[in-house]
Amino acid sequence: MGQPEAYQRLAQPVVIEGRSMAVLYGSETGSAQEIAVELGQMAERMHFQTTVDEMDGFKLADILRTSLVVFVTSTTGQGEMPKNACKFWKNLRREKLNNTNCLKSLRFVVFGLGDSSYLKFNWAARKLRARLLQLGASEFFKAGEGDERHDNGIDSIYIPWCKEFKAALLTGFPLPESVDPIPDDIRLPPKYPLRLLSAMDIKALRESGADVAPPTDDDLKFLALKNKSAARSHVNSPIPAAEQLQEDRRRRHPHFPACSARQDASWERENNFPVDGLDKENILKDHPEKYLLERPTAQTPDLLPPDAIPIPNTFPGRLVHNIRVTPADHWQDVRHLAFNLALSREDVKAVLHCSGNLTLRIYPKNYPEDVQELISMMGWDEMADTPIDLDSAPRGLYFRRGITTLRHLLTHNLDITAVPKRHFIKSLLAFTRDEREIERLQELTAAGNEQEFYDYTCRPRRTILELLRDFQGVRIPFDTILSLFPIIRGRDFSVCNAGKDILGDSDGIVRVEILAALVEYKTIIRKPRQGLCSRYLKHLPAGALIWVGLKAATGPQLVRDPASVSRPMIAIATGTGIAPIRALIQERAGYRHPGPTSLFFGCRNRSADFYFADEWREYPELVVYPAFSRDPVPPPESPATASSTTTTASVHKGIADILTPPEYDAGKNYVQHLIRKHAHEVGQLMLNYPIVCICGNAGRMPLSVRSALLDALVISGVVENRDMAERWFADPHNLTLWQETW
Ligand SMILES: Cc1cc2nc3c(=O)[nH]c(=O)nc-3n(C[C@H](O)[C@H](O)[C@H](O)COP(=O)(O)O)c2cc1C
Repeated sequence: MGQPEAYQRLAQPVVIEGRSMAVLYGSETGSAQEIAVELGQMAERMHFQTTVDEMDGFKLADILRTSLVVFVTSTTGQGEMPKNACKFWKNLRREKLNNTNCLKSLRFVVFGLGDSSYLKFNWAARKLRARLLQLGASEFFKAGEGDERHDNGIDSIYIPWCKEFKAALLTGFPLPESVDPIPDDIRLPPKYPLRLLSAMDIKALRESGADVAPPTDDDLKFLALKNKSAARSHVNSPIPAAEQLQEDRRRRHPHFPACSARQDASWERENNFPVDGLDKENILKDHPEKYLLERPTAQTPDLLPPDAIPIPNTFPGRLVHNIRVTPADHWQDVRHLAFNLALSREDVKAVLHCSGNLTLRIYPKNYPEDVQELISMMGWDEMADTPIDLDSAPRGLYFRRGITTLRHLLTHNLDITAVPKRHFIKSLLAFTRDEREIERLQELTAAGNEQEFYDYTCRPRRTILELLRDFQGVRIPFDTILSLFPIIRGRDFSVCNAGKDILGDSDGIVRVEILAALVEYKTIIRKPRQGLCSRYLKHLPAGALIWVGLKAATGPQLVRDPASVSRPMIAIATGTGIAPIRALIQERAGYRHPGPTSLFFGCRNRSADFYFADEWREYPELVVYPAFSRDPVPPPESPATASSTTTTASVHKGIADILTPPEYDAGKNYVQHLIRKHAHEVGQLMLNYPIVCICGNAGRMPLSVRSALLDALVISGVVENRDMAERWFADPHNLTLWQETW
């Protein structure tokens, strides 16, 4: 372990000609990016001139100018590259590169992040590695494959892999004799230092007129929409909670049966009801009565800051409604939110083109009270509201020169409630002089103490803010924050409406809806937790204006091709996984002859989370099989049917004898049971080149569903046995599979 005084010292990496490393990541939710940042810091300590960036930020030609390129990528969708690596990947796959050996001067390393519950485990990393080798590049060090399913998550593989990789770097890229690696206990200079602007600087900037961020087109669009709806904007003039409830009620969608449950509950009861979301990792949600929380998070935080920082490629959106669709006494708070987006005519066209397959990106913010707490704890009060400047900004940071302050950054850009990563905790060593704190920080980050680190950070989902409360002696210099705190990521939600439903009341307005399950749970340290975005959405009032992104989802284009509309669809959804399925059903219904659709929908209770129940009967081509896992299971003679449900064939007698479901499924009522039960209907659709969609929780569900679909192929006589079913199912000529699980 290092000496406490060493942490105060700062060392600049030595510039050594021809010693450079690019760490390029592909990341959907930030985990690969975090690992890339950590590897980048390790490389800097070994005096590599280091760049850390997303793959799409880098050109193919540039990678050839770098001594070593480390690719860190997660896998998303069904074995796909993350969005911020797709352009790079597309370039790399160009046919004209085949047999050119064009990457023969490239030395590379790949680290993949994946989840072994997916069929295509770590495929993005594997595909990338295979293609690089095919184009003549040479692998400097063996690839690593992290697995979320492992006891300590990705770290279980990453930490030992990284240690070996570091040793290989020292051997493969030896340092000159006079230069030593910078030890872990000596500080590196901040990569993105901040400067405070003096009053004179600001005046000069304003006078020059150039750099004080004049309003952009986006600003103007936002302001136009803001003015248009000024009378309704609750952001600048918040309405009282009771009035807000009335407004919610008026706007309430008639198609939500669960809403009536809420309507019955009084406002007081709803507000005072304890937050009873539970810790996923400990499966507490199966025993809610044991783990009800006290109610510390029930108080509503201050309203969100009204000023927004425009983010490239986003649209101004006004929240039309934010309705809780699960009853107040249900363990989970699920929201149905609708936004009106102001778009240009071209953008509306593009949106309609992808209708049925869209995702909405929401950028959450921190609450002013949390930001102020951090500012006070760190002693930043004096400079918090002074405009700042930077020479370069990390990717994803939205900054306006001459206007942005430290408080802005902490509110809009930096995730102060993320679970702290190892490199964050290590960096704190330099910012405290308290020996007990130094010892504890060393303990947490020492090699071999991964379990302790995991128990302190990930297991209780401790936030950065909470960590800093535990380490009262820490004072982070304000100019280092961009190198230290993670940047707030936008969160993607499947748009759950489509077709004509998406066109707003007036020109240029598109109305998109999402179904968001708020992440609220209690962890093993019995502290209630809310995800940053969940907290943001929970308190976002109708009328709020925010910037949102709208994109085509990654899955195959299931409806754009009219030929696909007439194909049958077998849709399997659990929980809020129904959102993209609803959009697909709505979109298909807009065509003249949509194919038959069977929807297997896994919910807990008919009265709590059977979302959109009353809507389904509007679609004559749709048959719904709801699987209520917590309602009494109906006897075998009378299969579970929704009021809208019809069955087209009798249930095959004795299915259970032919194929016994796995033990863990026994006695339950899940979607996989209904698939087996209705194997003949499924088989009928399977014979007609269906689209098969699986949406909802990751983990066991997709595998169990796939197994049930294979059984259905056998039971219905489409194929003779499971081996044949496996082959049949894998053949894209027989069906199109689309899985979106998280
Ligand atoms: C929608 C979704 C699809 C995924 N698909 C796969 C997959 O096909 N194969 C795999 O190994 N992991 C898959 N994963 C797991 C992620 O790769 C894994 O959670 C990773 O740590 C995420 O890293 P990121 O935050 O950098 O994107 C998927 C995760 C999600 C949420």
